Amino acid sequence: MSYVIEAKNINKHFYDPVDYHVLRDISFRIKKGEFVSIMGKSGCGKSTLLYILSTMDSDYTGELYLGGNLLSGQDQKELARVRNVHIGFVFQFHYLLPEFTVLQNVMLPALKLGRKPASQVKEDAMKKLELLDIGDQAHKLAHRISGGQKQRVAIARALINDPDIIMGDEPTGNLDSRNSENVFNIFRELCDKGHLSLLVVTHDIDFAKKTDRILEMEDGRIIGGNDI
Ligand SMILES: Nc1ncnc2c1ncn2[C@@H]1O[C@H](COP(=O)(O)OP(=O)(O)OP(=O)(O)O)[C@@H](O)[C@H]1O
Repeated sequence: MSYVIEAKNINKHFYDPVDYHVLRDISFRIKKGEFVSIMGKSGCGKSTLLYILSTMDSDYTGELYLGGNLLSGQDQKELARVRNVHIGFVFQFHYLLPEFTVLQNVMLPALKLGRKPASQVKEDAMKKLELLDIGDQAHKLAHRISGGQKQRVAIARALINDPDIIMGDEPTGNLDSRNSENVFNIFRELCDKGHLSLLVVTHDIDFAKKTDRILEMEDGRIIGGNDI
């Protein structure tokens, strides 16, 4: 069985101002093509875990594998490379650059990676926008489109480097129920079509119930939905 993510005994402390053991022996795996949500009360450690899984925080103990490769202990340069090549991000707030066009926003992570010429990146970005049904918005400035469209652009941007997994922190937190369902359907389709995996932190139970599995967290531990 190939796993996109494998976490083994992840522990994390904050020392601010006293020792706070925020993540406690977190172990779980995510299969290729799986769509997993993480739920739990505010403050239980979901975002802290997502920061670690997304390689943005390397200050923890335990082992983290992405596609079978051990990430724990790697230097920041290698972690940045892994992040750019293998992981796409979608947040509650889309963080699009408002004075750039939709197309330019989607192109940016690929231009930053520098693997393809700009003309190829432009073509790829257009394809992602069309996949998300917003090709007709490509040349608009990012601040001139609706909230639901912005989130689709953010998803197109997350897909531009063809990642193995998309990680979302409340990706539908700012959307109404119709747009939220749209985003769910897009994620579902991406998982079903292309071996992409999804890991989404959400407070939206209706959204989570439709994912393949809910990892339930409480006080820094996984208390439900684990398959190990
Ligand atoms: N930099 C930090 N220093 C000290 N404590 C922190 C820090 N960041 C988070 N915490 C604490 O760690 C705990 C977990 O925070 P985290 O943001 O991971 O929770 P969460 O489950 O994502 O919450 P929410 O659903 O409200 O976003 C909280 O008690 C928080 O106050």
